[in-house]
Amino acid sequence: MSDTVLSVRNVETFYGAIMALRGVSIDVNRGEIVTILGANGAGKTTLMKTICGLMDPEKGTISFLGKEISRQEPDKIVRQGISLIPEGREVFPYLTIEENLKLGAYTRKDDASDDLEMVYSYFPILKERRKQASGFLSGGQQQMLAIGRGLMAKPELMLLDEPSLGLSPLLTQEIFGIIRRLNAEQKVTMLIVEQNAHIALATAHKGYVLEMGRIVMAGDADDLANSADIQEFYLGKTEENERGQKRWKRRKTWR
Ligand SMILES: Nc1ncnc2c1ncn2[C@@H]1O[C@H](COP(=O)(O)OP(=O)(O)OP(=O)(O)O)[C@@H](O)[C@H]1O
Repeated sequence: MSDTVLSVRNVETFYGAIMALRGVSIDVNRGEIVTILGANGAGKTTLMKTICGLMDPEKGTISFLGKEISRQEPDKIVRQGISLIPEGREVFPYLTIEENLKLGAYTRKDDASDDLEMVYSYFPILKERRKQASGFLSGGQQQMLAIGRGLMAKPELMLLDEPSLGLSPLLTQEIFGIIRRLNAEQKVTMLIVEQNAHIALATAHKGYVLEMGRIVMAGDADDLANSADIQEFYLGKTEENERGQKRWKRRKTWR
């Protein structure tokens, strides 16, 4: 089987007349964590929605495990092994934690009870509170539940939309630590869109930078983290001239 799990080629997606994705191409290989960095409005969520069929691309192709999936219905795409952890988590607040987790396995015909225990081993707090309504969980715990629910589908690829959104730095570290372990131990391939470039590049193997609907940079996460543009525009580091003054107006070298 090919090592390429997801291949997005020259995808264009519109909201009416607004072109949100302008010829985006990315690849995700088996076992990788790939991150998409980008500011507000860059098109990150649109890319996630286009991959999992919530929006149809106007142009371009999306292949998953070697098969074309663009313009298929979202439930068909989920059944083939893509699991989206949406921005804002979207857990069912009136259902218990365990009910939410079991719902994650609805596409499976096999017994998911081993996976329930696997999820609980990564998130013991969810096991402790499994009979409680999910609406009472904190933001960080809801993120854990959303990831746990995604894992219950036993996906070939997990899409995570801004897992750090609204979380404290400490919780963000904790969640990304678990993401790293899930990738290393459970071999889950992941595509993560993030505004927090620090944590995303420290976690991912490979990254892309999306700006105004275009990929403007791509490379190994370490190389991106060391690039002057990324350091200045995404990691908040500024260069100083010989008089110690910060250079705020350096032009980006991409585009
Ligand atoms: N429902 C919509 N109708 C019209 N335009 C939209 C809609 N949703 C997003 N857009 C526009 O599409 C572009 C990409 O938005 P998108 O939400 O994908 O960005 P993002 O990188 O995910 O940003 P954020 O970090 O704020 O979620 C933006 O210019 C945005 O204004």
